[in-house]
Amino acid sequence: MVLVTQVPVAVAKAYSPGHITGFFSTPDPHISTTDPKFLGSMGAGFSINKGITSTVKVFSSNEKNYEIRLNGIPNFELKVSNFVVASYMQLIREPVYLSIEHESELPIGYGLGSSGSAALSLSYALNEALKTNLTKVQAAQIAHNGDIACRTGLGTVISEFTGGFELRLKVGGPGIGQVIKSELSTDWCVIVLCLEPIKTELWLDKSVTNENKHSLNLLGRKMVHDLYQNQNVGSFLEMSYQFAREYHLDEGKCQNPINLLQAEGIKASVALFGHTLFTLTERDKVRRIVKLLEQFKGQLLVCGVDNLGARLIRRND
Ligand SMILES: Nc1ncnc2c1ncn2[C@@H]1O[C@H](COP(=O)(O)OP(=O)(O)O)[C@@H](O)[C@H]1O
Ligand SMILES: CC(C)(COP(=O)(O)O)[C@@H](O)C(=O)O
Repeated sequence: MVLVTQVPVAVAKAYSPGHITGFFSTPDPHISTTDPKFLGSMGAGFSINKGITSTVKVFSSNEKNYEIRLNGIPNFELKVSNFVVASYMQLIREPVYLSIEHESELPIGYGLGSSGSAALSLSYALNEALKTNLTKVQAAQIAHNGDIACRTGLGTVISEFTGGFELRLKVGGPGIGQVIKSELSTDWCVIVLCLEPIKTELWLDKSVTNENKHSLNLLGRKMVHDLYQNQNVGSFLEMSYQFAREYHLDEGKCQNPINLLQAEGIKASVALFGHTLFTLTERDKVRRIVKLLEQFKGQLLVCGVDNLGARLIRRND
């Protein structure tokens, strides 16, 4: 039997933005390693100001145990969160019962980085609530390791850790990967139309042949190089669309809405990995774009760019 006190001995809360990848590349590592800190992807994308808030309540208990709810509902398949909790349980000696709540503004599986966002916000909140005293980078590395181990993301955690419009120049998790961050002004708005989810895990492993993987990696790497020379949102959107076409994501559910926007001179692409259209646009064009997209069945999100990256929002007091 688990004995748990009624009043939490500690509470902490953290937030991580969601994230959209426009293109990426997974070149073979220079050294052969299985250490997830050195694995990940190069690429480009941006963090959005919709994300996941994780709250951790710690109770005294006679054994180590936990429960996780997602938007109030228990028993979701939350493997990345389980990985993060297991990592912290190994770091502490005393038995505790953890009550964990993820509040998600992100639909799951649509290429908005929900897995990374859950892992990162949870890792920050656990580090604070359990007083494990890891640095921000170390806590973010645990989240990155979880995303890599579960095959739910590669470069998502380091991007959400950094925030802004990011160019990932060198593969690796937080503290290892090299990222150039540009802050975008609040005049930039993000419009997202979520049409159908894609399991990142399946697409990373099975959607492309080895030969295709090689050419996608070359293309992704070339795009990183080209965007580095000419860092602007328009080029990013164009490259992202070209990249999505290589995955044939332009032919699925996103085909009609993208064609419609392009016919109106509006650049748009597909968020990796989801049947999810996205665009970045100046504020004065938002109403027009929303009007055009409203006719399609799906979840329409209008938000901004998060320039701050993941953060603790309630200290352990
Ligand atoms: N809020 C969440 N809390 C815990 N785990 C989550 C959460 N959101 C997603 N996950 C995990 O990540 C998986 C989806 O990841 P993925 O296919 O990469 O989608 P996304 O593109 O939204 O990141 C889910 O099956 C689940 O295991
Ligand atoms: C594209 C992806 C491999 C997955 O992203 P998501 O489905 O949003 O978790 C990302 O982690 C990246 O490396 O850029």
